Amino acid sequence: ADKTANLHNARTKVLEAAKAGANLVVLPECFNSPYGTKYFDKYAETLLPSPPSESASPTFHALSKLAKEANVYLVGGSIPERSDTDSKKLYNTSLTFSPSGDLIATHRKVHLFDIDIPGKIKFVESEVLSPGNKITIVDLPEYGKIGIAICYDIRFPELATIAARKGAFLLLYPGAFNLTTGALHWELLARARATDNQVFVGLCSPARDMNADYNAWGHSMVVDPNAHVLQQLDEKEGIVVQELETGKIEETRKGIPLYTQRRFDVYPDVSEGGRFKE
Ligand SMILES: O=C(O)CCC(=O)C(=O)O
Repeated sequence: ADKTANLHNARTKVLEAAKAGANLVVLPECFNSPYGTKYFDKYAETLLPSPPSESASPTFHALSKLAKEANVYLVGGSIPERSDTDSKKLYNTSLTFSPSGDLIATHRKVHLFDIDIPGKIKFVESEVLSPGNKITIVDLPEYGKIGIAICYDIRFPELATIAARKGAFLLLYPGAFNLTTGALHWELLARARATDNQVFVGLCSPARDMNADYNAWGHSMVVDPNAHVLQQLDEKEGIVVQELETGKIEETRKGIPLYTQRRFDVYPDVSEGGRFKE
């Protein structure tokens, strides 16, 4: 619940990851605030105009400084964001910074987490959040393009497919599944999006805190283009450091050549036709 402590912890962990050789570091969904609709308004920060003032968004400044200090690309999980034009409007937003500390991408969660599984879990993000309306593909000049989306977004294969067809080699999802759907679908969805698109997939979750209102699944992981789970944490706090091997995508696509076998004469290519917003 302590934002300052969360930012401090993020700094310690990002520096640790960088020291272990990471060039791109990802934080979990809602890493600076408890995850729950009753918390978002209290923790929300205003990001525009960019850069925002230190008081409007301490998290923006902490992440920007940290990316520079660690000399990494930093996908800053996500944070509750307050609209600059309508203070009642909130988003679940991911900020990505370059190693020089510049903001290079913003993704507002496109698909809000509204589910009701009787006796298990009910969560209605749309009670307080508004959805984003674009797909986020970021070009990292030294490495290539990555797609960034947030948690529930992973259930919608179109988003992943569009990012992959537009050249992303890696799809990153800061996310916080729960003990019900985490056990059922977290790994399955990571491997499914990797299999569909023959790209790397990374999921980053908060660790599980059984004293919190929301118990996250944890199990951050990296999956390769052939859907092998390269590494997976358990539910406790930790860091995954994983090298993504150049050539793995081509090798996978050569073996199972979905790319040349698609039948756009039978069904449309979702990545074409100007039907999506980048
Ligand atoms: O899709 C799920 O089961 C969980 C999604 C979630 O926790 C989220 O979107 O924050």
